[in-house]
Amino acid sequence: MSKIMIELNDVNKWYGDFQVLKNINLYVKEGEKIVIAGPSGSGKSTLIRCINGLEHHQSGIIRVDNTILDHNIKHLEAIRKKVSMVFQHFNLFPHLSVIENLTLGPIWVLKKSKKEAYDIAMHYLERVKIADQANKFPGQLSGGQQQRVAIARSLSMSPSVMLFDEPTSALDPEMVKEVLDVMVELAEKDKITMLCVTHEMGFAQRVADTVIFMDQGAIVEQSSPKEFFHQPKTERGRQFLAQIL
Ligand SMILES: Nc1ncnc2c1ncn2[C@@H]1O[C@H](COP(=O)(O)OP(=O)(O)OP(=O)(O)O)[C@@H](O)[C@H]1O
Repeated sequence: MSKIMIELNDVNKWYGDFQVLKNINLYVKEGEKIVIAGPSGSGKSTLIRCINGLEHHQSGIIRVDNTILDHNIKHLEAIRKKVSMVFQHFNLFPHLSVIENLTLGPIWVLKKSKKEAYDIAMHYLERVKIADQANKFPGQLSGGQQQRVAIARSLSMSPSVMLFDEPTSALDPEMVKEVLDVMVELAEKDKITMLCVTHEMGFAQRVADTVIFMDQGAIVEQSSPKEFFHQPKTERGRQFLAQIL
């Protein structure tokens, strides 16, 4: 039986008086690929940002690979070593070259030598088919290329879990496919646990083991893609699909 990699028990979060996450219960198995869907403002980004401590939940328990995410900085560091995130707007360092963006984490966080970090970086740049751009700066690349660099940078940290926060939403339409192709390959070949917030329902249908549908801060459906896309259990799920498909 696969182990549970991420566990959320009765997680709640408020921004002032506004409750953004409501009694979230979620168990993610090692290697599971989850797509989180839902209307704008339903709390999808907040949910995944809570999993690596970028946002703080106020009640409930979050565990990643059995480490509790709490105020203990050692716990947070242990979780951050296992969980990497790909953002909508890439978040690359603009003043560093592509290769320097990738070697930074392995050198400073994983304590690799410069040579080891370089080899790791080139390996993942080759994997996302962008090794020929290693010495350029992010601003010299297209959005799709920058996002592939960001994915390679995440992979260079050898994560157990990858979180994707709308990785294609900031891209011009013709660049969406090149990033999705990399993500599909990752999802199909790697054992990494993946949680993706995305509006790309074709991606969800192709690679997700589980689709989570959020509405107004709550998980209202959790099903296989087949169930969710063909027989959504809730009226809100049906309305959402009618709007986007
Ligand atoms: N820092 C913040 N302070 C106050 N409210 C916030 C903050 N961040 C998000 N919110 C609110 O919380 C709600 C959920 O936001 P979140 O970004 O998690 O939703 P989402 O489902 O990812 O939306 P989208 O698909 O539009 O990105 C929204 O109503 C948003 O306005």
